[in-house]
Formats: sequence, structure tokens, C-alpha cells
Amino acid sequence: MAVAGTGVFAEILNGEVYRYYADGEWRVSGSGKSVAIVNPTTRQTQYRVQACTQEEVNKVMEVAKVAQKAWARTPLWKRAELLHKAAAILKEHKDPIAECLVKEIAKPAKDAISEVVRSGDLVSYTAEEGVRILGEGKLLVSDSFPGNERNKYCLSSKVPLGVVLAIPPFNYPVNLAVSKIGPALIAGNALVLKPPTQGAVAALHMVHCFHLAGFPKGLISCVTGKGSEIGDFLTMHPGVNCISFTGGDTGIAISKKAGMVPLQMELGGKDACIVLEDADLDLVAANIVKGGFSYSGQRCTAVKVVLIMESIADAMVEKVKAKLAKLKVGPPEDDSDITPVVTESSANFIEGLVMDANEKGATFCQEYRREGNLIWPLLLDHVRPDMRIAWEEPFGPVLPVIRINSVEEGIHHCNASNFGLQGCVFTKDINKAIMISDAMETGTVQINSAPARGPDHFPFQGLKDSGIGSQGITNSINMMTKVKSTVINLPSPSYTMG
Ligand SMILES: NC(=O)C1=CN([C@@H]2O[C@H](COP(=O)(O)OP(=O)(O)OC[C@H]3O[C@@H](n4cnc5c(N)ncnc54)[C@H](OP(=O)(O)O)[C@@H]3O)[C@@H](O)[C@H]2O)C=CC1
Ligand SMILES: O=C(O)[C@H](O)COP(=O)(O)O
Repeated sequence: MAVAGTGVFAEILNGEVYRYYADGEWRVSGSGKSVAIVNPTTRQTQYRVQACTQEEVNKVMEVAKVAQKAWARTPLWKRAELLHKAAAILKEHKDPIAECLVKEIAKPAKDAISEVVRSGDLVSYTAEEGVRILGEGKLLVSDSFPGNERNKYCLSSKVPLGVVLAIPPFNYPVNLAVSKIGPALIAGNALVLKPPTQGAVAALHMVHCFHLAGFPKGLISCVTGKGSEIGDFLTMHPGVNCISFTGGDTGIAISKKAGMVPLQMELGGKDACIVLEDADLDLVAANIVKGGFSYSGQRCTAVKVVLIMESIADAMVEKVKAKLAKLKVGPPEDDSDITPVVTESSANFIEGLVMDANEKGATFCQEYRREGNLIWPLLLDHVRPDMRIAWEEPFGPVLPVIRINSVEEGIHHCNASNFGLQGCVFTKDINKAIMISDAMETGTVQINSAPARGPDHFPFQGLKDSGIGSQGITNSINMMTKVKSTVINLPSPSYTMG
């Protein structure tokens, strides 16, 4: 397994501390401080990154603004060419980047590799999509509006915003970074990345792939440091023209602090899985286990509450229990299905929800078991709305089952949530499925499959507290542009072929 910080990546490491990236160079912060990244499995410090200063952020923003002007004059095909290069380098070096994901966020080795490959594919698709949708504009003629002659032509096109600030979360520090970086760059913007602390080194390796591809100096920067320390300075910086954020309710706070800039927010979720009496229970069980427990439930699109008709609940619970018993629990290096959650505080939060459910009488389908940050998969049955886990997002391998006696009850619970990211419904009746999908107040509804963001060109959006705007490659590109109109005024009306 290629080692992080070696080979082509050697220059990003300065002794024990990874450098930050600014003005086309790998640098050591003047703060003289660094941030520890604790391996969730060993609970020992694995890596360290720079704690960048506000002065360094100011410099990065200044340089980004200048670089962006030159970049906006770079032909679309050249922008796309560089993105394809970066994608290829990313995939070529998937092993050391995947190793960082294993060590920083305890992502199972196989999932870590697929995150990097998926990211390369996302960057390439973005390059192609950007050339298509940014290569065309709109022509409007004045006489389509009542009272006008055809003496005005309006040419409108999509132009860059300026400097995009990208802030991805720990659970996809590469994929949810490039899902912002690619669209920003193809649209002609500069990009400042603030990676999550847990996942920062994987992100720095990813940034180096863009550096190796030959992007202009200063166009891409990556500043590291705790979000709680440097985050507000970044999101309220006057040099920022757009913020693309993925994470928890931090995003809600950011949306209240940010200036007059476009916001793309992908936040938490409480994705409901509604199961009707005619559902294929083997399909349901497989999707509940995959959807609820992949990456130990640390996915915003994870199944977070099962709303199942009472008459089939016992049978479904038995099937899920049998599958959960077969999951491998252990370190990410061994490709375990269930690995330690990302931090001790996360594990403590999950435990709090479990204890609350226990005090209020939920049925434990397995013994609750935790060793350090490792929590064994747990299905809680007969969960009631007075239990915190009915509403809160554990972001861990714990799944509540609420038994319902009507579809309306299921839809009501789904819509009573403050979240509105995704949901899913299992039934053989497609008419019912469509009606339920229409009734669920979520950005996406999956019919007969667990929620998922991928494939990455699908629109992906959260309603209510789950987000602002829409991701997915095309929507992200469009969101990172604004419209410019140029109106040609003719001396007199002119009608072609007239
Ligand atoms: N909708 C979606 O697609 C996703 C949603 N999520 C949600 O995020 C949560 C877990 O992810 P997690 O990474 O812990 O989320 P957080 O909101 O804690 O962090 C997300 C990012 O924001 C940064 N950050 C923290 N504080 C600030 C601040 N004041 N200003 C600017 N940036 C800041 C973090 O940096 P640092 O790490 O240094 O604190 C990190 O890079 C869950 O609620 C989950 O549902 C997660 C992934 C995807
Ligand atoms: O942030 C997340 O958790 C991701 O958006 C989920 O992506 P996935 O559904 O493709 O795992």
C-alpha cells in the first residue's frame, strides 16, 4: 500500500506536519501551531496539519482574486483539459489517498478506494458537462413581449462568481470536496478549500493532484485549521463570492453569518424508510442494512428511521437482525463493515441517544456494545416519538424502527422532521409509490431502494434544515455562475426573412 506523504506527495509533508497550499506552493504556517488528527481506530494522533492564520487567509483570498481574473480568460476546453488531467492523477494515486481516509476517518479500505475513483470520475464528468452547458447561452428578441418590436437582441450567458469557498465534511473529504472544486473551476472561478480536520490529509493529497495537473498558481488554495477557530473568518471574508458547504447544523449558523453571496448548503438528514405491506421484505432488509449501516451510518443519506406497517414489522425485524449479525465489526484496514465512528465525541453522542431510548423503553434487538469509538450495529424496535432517536441524527450504526398502522402515519412522521434530505418507500404498487413520494417533503425519494447521493450527476438537494440549493454536477456548475445580459439595440426593427 503506497504510503501517505511519500513519493510525489513528499513535498506536502514538512517533518511531522502537512503543509497548507497557497499561491501554487506548499507552505508552513507562520502560526507555528498545528492541529492533530486522531485516528478513530487507535485514538492516537495519526497526522498533523497547519493551523493557518487569518493573515494567511487574507493572502490566499487576495491571490485567488487575481488568479481568477486570468482563469476567466482561459478557454473552456483548456479548463476542461486540466480537470481531466487532475482526475487521471487522482485515480493514479488512489492508494495513498485511500490510506489517509482509512487512518483519518476509519473508512473501510474498499470504500476508501471507491471514494477516490468516484471523485476522479466526478471531476471528468464535470469537465465534459461544463464545456457543454457553459458553451451555450441564450438569445432573446424583444418582440416576444407585448408592445415591443424586434429592435432589441438580448444575449445572456453564465459567467463566474469570483472566489468560491468550499467546505466539505469528514465523511467524504475527497468526494464532497471535488463535488465543489470541479464545478467551481470549470465555471471560471477560483477556489479556496477548507477541508474537515478529520480528512484534511486526504484532502491535501487530493489538492496536490490538482497541483500536479498544472493549474495556475493561486487559483486553488487549501487552508487547514479547526473550523471552530478559522471557519468564521473564512465564511465572513469579504473576498468570498460563494460558499459551498456540506456538514451539519454548522451550515445553518454559516447561512446566518454569510454576506450577500450565493450559498450551497448540504446539511444533515433523517432519511425515512417507509415500508408498505406489499413490500419485498428481502429487498427491504438488504436496503435497510446497506442504507442504514454502510460506513457505520455516517452518511447524510443513511436510512435514519424505519416506518413500517405493523403487520409485517416482526418479519422484517427478524430479517434485518439476521443480516446485522453477519456484519464484520472491526478496523477499517480489514475492510470491516462496521468501523469506529469518527471521534469520541461522536460516539458519546450516539451513546446518549441509545441510553435515552433505553430509558424510554425501546426494544433492543442486540445488546448495546461499544469499545472506544467502535459501536456494534444496533436495531431499536418499538421506538416511539417521545424518544430522541425518533428525530435526531445519530450519524452512527444505530437505527430506530417505528411501527405504523397507516401510510399517512408514516408520511406524517417523515414530514414532521426538521430535516428533508432524502427518503425511500418500498412497495410493489408504483402508483402508491409516486403518491407517497409526492407527499414526502424531502429533496429526493428513492422508490424500492435506500437513499443515496450517487450517481453524482443526479440532482441532490435538501429541503428545510437539510440544505439550501441543489448539488449534483450540473446544478453545482450552474449555482457557481451568475447570468450576464448584453442587449443590442437596433436603430429600427428588423425581422429575419421579413
Ligand atoms: N448533506 C450532506 O451531504 C452531508 C451532511 N453531513 C452532516 O454533517 C454532520 C457530520 O459531518 P461533520 O463534518 O461533523 O459536520 P460539521 O458541520 O461539524 O463540519 C463540516 C465542515 O465544516 C467545518 N466547520 C466547522 N465549524 C465551522 C465554522 N464555524 N465555519 C466554517 N466551517 C466550519 C468543519 O471543519 P472541522 O472539521 O475543522 O470542524 C468541516 O469541514 C452530520 O450532521 C451530517 O448529517 C455530513 C456529510 C454530508
Ligand atoms: O454526505 C454524505 O453522507 C453523502 O452525501 C452521501 O453520499 P452517498 O449517498 O453517495 O453515500
